[in-house]
Amino acid sequence: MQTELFPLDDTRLLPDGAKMLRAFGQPYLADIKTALDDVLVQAPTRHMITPGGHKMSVAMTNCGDFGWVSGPSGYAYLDRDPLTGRHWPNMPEVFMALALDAAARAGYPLFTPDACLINLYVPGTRLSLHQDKNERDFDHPIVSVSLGLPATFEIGGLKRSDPVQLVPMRHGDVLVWGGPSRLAFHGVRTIRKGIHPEYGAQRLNLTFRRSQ
Ligand SMILES: O=C(O)CCC(=O)C(=O)O
Ligand SMILES: [Fe+2]
Repeated sequence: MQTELFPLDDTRLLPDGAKMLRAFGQPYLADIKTALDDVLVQAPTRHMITPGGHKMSVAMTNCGDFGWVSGPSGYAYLDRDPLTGRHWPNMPEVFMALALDAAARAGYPLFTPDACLINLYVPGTRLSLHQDKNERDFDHPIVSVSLGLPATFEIGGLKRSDPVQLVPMRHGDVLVWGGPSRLAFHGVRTIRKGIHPEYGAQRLNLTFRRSQ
């Protein structure tokens, strides 16, 4: 028998303001896949360059009014895709519906996202510990939807050196962090090999943000 071993799966221990909504995305998943395929044709994922000059192992793109980008001169939210010169693809209705539904369930009924960052992970890739702090108004939470291969998400405190909690994230899970946890350091541990029935050897993550 194969078991997935996660050191900590008690999401009641998440920091104040953070909430795990297990399988909350389930009713939306079929429509999300269709809409996501279309977004990825219009704005393909790409490996952005960090301000330090390194190529990120996670491939990224965006949809919505604004998109998060990283380059040699820093991080920014832009209303156009630098790769194509066109506006980012519209945020699909089903994306918005899930984001609003999840935010409300987690206690953030006023959330109005204007950006959705799409991260593509293949086995062997990870996202190191960071804060999401390029947004203007930290009163809005981050709503994060996991698709495809499972991952171990790590979330700590407001200091990089604070201890982290390991949170398994599976296809359809939604994690929301806001309020006192809005600037918590977080990251994604190295994705393990596997094949997901719908997404193959990939994990996709959608983070909904209010950027402006
Ligand atoms: O992939 C994830 O679960 C988190 C993504 C994330 O933290 C980010 O893109 O800023
Ligand atoms: Fe993040």
